[in-house]
Amino acid sequence: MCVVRDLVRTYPATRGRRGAPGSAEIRATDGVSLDIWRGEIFGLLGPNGAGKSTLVRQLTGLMRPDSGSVEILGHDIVRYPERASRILAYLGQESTALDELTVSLAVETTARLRGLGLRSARGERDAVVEELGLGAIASRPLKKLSGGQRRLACFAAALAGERPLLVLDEPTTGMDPVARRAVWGAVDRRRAERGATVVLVTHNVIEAETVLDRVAVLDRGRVIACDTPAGLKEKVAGEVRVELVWRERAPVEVAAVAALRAGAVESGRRWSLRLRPDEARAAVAAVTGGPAFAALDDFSLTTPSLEDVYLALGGSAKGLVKS
Ligand SMILES: Nc1ncnc2c1ncn2[C@@H]1O[C@H](COP(=O)(O)OP(=O)(O)OP(=O)(O)O)[C@@H](O)[C@H]1O
Repeated sequence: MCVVRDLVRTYPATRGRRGAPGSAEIRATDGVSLDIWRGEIFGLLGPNGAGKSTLVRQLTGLMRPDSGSVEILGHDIVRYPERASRILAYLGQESTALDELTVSLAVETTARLRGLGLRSARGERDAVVEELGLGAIASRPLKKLSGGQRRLACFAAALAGERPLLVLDEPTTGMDPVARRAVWGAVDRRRAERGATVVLVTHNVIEAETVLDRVAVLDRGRVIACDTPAGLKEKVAGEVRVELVWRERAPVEVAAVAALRAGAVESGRRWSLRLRPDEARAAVAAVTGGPAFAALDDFSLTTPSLEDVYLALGGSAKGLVKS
């Protein structure tokens, strides 16, 4: 469906003005190669700044790579970027183009722009509004909706006029659980009933694990792994994740706690550790049995997630969101 080879895109350095510091050049995609298969839900997972949006903008013909190739359904998208809009629907992170329109009109207009006649566009509009539960807000302009409602309306517009490839950049940002379920239900139906292929950008590991068929893990512009979520988790199958939450501060004067600190990823009062099962048992015994216990607010032991895979691959995991 989509063949990507050696994509490189560097944002140039900027010179500082009036005493403000300039910025160094950034290689946002650094030799990315991927094969996305027809009918799969393929994810791009990585923390903020990993290069996910830059990559999808090159896939969708909106940004020209410095070098490398993108072929979608046999079309050379680097050479003929205008062909992308006939093959794929893209939901970017920021979409303000439809802001002045009502939800209904946004969906109908998108369907018309994608070549549907008036009658089919209206049929499609009604079906998508119903499918996503947007009936109650269908006649309101997008700019007057809440962030989550607006996002769902933009997603509805992306579905209009059926494209074989859907490229969705963080589609569920700001949505409540009901809206999220509506999105994943709709994505799944497009795939199951119409054989659509979906490329999904996310930094939410739970969503990634439940929705994706395969996932490419990005870090600093490079693909550091690409497999099914289960296949990736095999890499850390022998490990357990231990989360410790301290009441105020970690009692590092306790030797057992000081020893754990070396392997912990700290985030405020929360420590996160990846340990072998026997080490995890010893760690829990040490913090619940001795003088450290009074300082402990909460702890948990869980099986590894994609976040652990990301860490094990050498990623800097702080940007991966868990829920
Ligand atoms: N227009 C731009 N000019 C200069 N640098 C940019 C530009 N857009 C992005 N970058 C830089 O390129 C890198 C990749 O950014 P990108 O937006 O592709 O990451 P991302 O993985 O989509 O992040 P997020 O999860 O925050 O959306 C970052 O270091 C970012 O600061």
